[in-house]
Amino acid sequence: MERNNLYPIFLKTKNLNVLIIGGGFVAEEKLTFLLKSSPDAHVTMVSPMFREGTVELSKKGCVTLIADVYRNSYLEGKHMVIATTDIPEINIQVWKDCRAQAKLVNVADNPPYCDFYMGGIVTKGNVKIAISTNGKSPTTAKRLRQFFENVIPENIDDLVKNLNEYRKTIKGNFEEKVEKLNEFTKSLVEK
Ligand SMILES: C[C@@]1(CC(=O)O)c2cc3[nH]c(cc4nc(cc5[nH]c(cc(n2)[C@H]1CCC(=O)O)[C@@](C)(CC(=O)O)[C@@H]5CCC(=O)O)C(CC(=O)O)=C4CCC(=O)O)c(CCC(=O)O)c3CC(=O)O
Ligand SMILES: NC(=O)C1=CN([C@@H]2O[C@H](COP(=O)(O)OP(=O)(O)OC[C@H]3O[C@@H](n4cnc5c(N)ncnc54)[C@H](O)[C@@H]3O)[C@@H](O)[C@H]2O)C=CC1
Repeated sequence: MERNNLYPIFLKTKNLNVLIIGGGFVAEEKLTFLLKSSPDAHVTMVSPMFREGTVELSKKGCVTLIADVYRNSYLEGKHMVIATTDIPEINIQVWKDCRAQAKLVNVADNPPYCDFYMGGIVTKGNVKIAISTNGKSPTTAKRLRQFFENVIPENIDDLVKNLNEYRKTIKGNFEEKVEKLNEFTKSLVEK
């Protein structure tokens, strides 16, 4: 069976500068899901044209819109770049420029030109689950996201908060703490 070897990490996008190149449908989709998961993300968008929905979204978040065509200089200070223009040559140029500067890049319409994929994301309070199909079926990632949004109870965050409080009260060395926390939560995974 094929296997997904991608390594998920949970980025503090508040501390990072994300650049989205393009202002069309795909740019808006990527921005929407980025802000849904990380409303405090720092985002810059560069495109000669932006959709109205993008302009509205940008007002709610920390999003700077620049009306211009892509130039290499816009990469300066950016940690992650998402290329979504409808001109394949521009997207490939962005990929090359990012590679040359060791920046993480995602060419949305072109999986081989992605260092990372955006995922389906479920957020319930402090709990977050990210889903990837290895780039094979974004629709499946979306459906799984919807499934988990429905089945994971809203009060999962209470469990996390209570355990965080309990964790602070446990005395003893590291091993003893781990044992107590494991004992306390055993019933969660027992059939
Ligand atoms: C590889 C990847 C790269 C990247 O973009 O990061 C990628 C690539 C492509 N997407 C395409 C199409 C669609 N994308 C969606 C939706 C989402 N796409 C997302 C991620 C990813 N999309 C990455 C892989 C993720 C993984 O590993 O599973 C999600 C999860 C996250 C997000 O966008 O933030 C978000 C759902 C969010 C949610 O709902 O929670 C839908 C569904 C819909 O809109 O209903 C469709 C239409 C139906 C279809 O085609 O499946 C096409 C074809 C373009 C064409 O045909 O022209 C390509 C290019 C290709 O595959 O070659
Ligand atoms: N990964 C994904 O989820 C999907 C990817 N795609 C692909 O993504 C690409 C873009 O699709 P759409 O957003 O629907 O196109 P679109 O036509 O709505 O948007 C393209 C945007 O790129 C901008 N642009 C053009 N030249 C530019 C330049 N030199 N510098 C900066 N911005 C520039 C345009 O002004 C426009 O805002 C297509 O190639 C499509 O095949 C399409 C659907 C899903």
